Amino acid sequence: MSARLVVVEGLDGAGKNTLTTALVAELTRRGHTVGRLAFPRYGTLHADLAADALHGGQAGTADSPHAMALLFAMDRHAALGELTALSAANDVVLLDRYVASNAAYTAARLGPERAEEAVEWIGALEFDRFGLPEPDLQILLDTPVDVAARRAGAREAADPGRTRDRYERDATLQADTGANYRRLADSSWRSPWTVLGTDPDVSAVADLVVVGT
Ligand SMILES: Nc1ncnc2c1ncn2[C@@H]1O[C@H](COP(=O)(O)OP(=O)(O)OP(=O)(O)O)[C@@H](O)[C@H]1O
Ligand SMILES: Cc1cn([C@H]2C[C@H](O)[C@@H](COP(=O)(O)O)O2)c(=O)[nH]c1=O
Repeated sequence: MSARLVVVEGLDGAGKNTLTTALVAELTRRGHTVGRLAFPRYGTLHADLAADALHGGQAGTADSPHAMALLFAMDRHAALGELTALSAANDVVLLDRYVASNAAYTAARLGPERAEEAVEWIGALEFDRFGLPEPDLQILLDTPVDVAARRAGAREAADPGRTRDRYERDATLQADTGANYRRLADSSWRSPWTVLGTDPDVSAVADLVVVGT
């Protein structure tokens, strides 16, 4: 039997990693087995190429929204085996970012006139062509841009090795990405969505995650 596939989405610094960690603890405490994966999978080929580009490497790559989107998509394509194994071994698989990240950020980079085209392209490529599994639930952590930026800034101050990348430093991109995420949620893109505020109640979110398990 395959696990319930639940995705946590949101802006840079929104609190996805923090929420995912808390959910793993809460679900484990309740007796569920939980697999966890974060995209990009830093330390692997395509994710590290994407990170390098966002930090100024590979002249020109980060200037192309499509090239960046392909690197992130290739990272997920290469993770298919890992995802399948996690799904077979657990009740729940929690993903910190997934295909909707690519849809929301690429749409923001291409601008409002091409946003719909971007979302359709990413969905067709990753779900329909690459065969990535569609989520059972996507959670949008809808932390306001200024709060997320403050959190990312504080994190950078505490850990100077974790410098903010090109996307994180771009307040307009973050605001446009937030609007795209809300549109994805409103249209139930590829799954049901739930939209959470800045500081969600972990127990209530865990209830949503395990519905039907
Ligand atoms: N509810 C919260 N209240 C206060 N601070 C928080 C909260 N959630 C997260 N933080 C802090 O904000 C910073 C960013 O959080 P986190 O790393 O979870 O975000 P993220 O969405 O995973 O970020 P990114 O996508 O940029 O990796 C961290 O320093 C974290 O401790
Ligand atoms: C998975 C994924 C990520 N992005 C963007 C979002 C972030 O700004 C960066 C790096 O991600 P991190 O969570 O801050 O480490 O990449 C994207 O555009 N498309 C994706 O699929």
